[in-house]
Amino acid sequence: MSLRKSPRNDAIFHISTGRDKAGLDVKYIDSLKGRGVFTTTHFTKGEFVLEYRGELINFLESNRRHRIYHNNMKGFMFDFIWHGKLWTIDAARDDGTLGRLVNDEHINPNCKMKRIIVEGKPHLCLFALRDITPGEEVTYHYGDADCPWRSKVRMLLLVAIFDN
Ligand SMILES: C[S@@+](CC[C@H](N)C(=O)[O-])C[C@H]1O[C@@H](n2cnc3c(N)ncnc32)[C@H](O)[C@@H]1O
Repeated sequence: MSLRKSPRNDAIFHISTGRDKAGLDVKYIDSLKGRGVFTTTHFTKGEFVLEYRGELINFLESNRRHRIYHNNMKGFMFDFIWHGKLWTIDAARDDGTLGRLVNDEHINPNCKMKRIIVEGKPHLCLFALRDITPGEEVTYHYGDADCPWRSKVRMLLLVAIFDN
């Protein structure tokens, strides 16, 4: 009988300990993306990778913070619907955890965000969409939000094409 935890139980274990998994590292990428999270070991399709940790706040508090936060800090607020209401995980405060540093990839992400309920509270966790080899950047699709960098990347590619 295998003693390996299921991906869900692995996520619940890391949620409860409040610690990130081994096999992940932070690296500075460039001035556009800033930092990102990279694997140092192999992750298997379906495996739990990371929790997006932060403060769980309701719609009213999220709106208040959206009004007062600098744009850089707003980039760390993850909105989601739970039981028909809008909630936010606010990861603006740097608590040294890795989930808040995972970047957006809307075309070919290697992880997917799922909600895991522990003790009646929602937690946002990333699971591998496919096998991930050591050295790959961990990414997920932030959703259909209007992410300004998506058009910036397209613009830079167009400039590069027309320059050549
Ligand atoms: C949750 S943070 C991710 C960590 C961030 N890269 C950092 O160094 O702190 C989200 C912010 O990262 C940047 N970002 C995320 N994905 C990106 C991408 N694909 N291209 C460029 N910038 C990205 C944007 O500035 C976004 O507001």
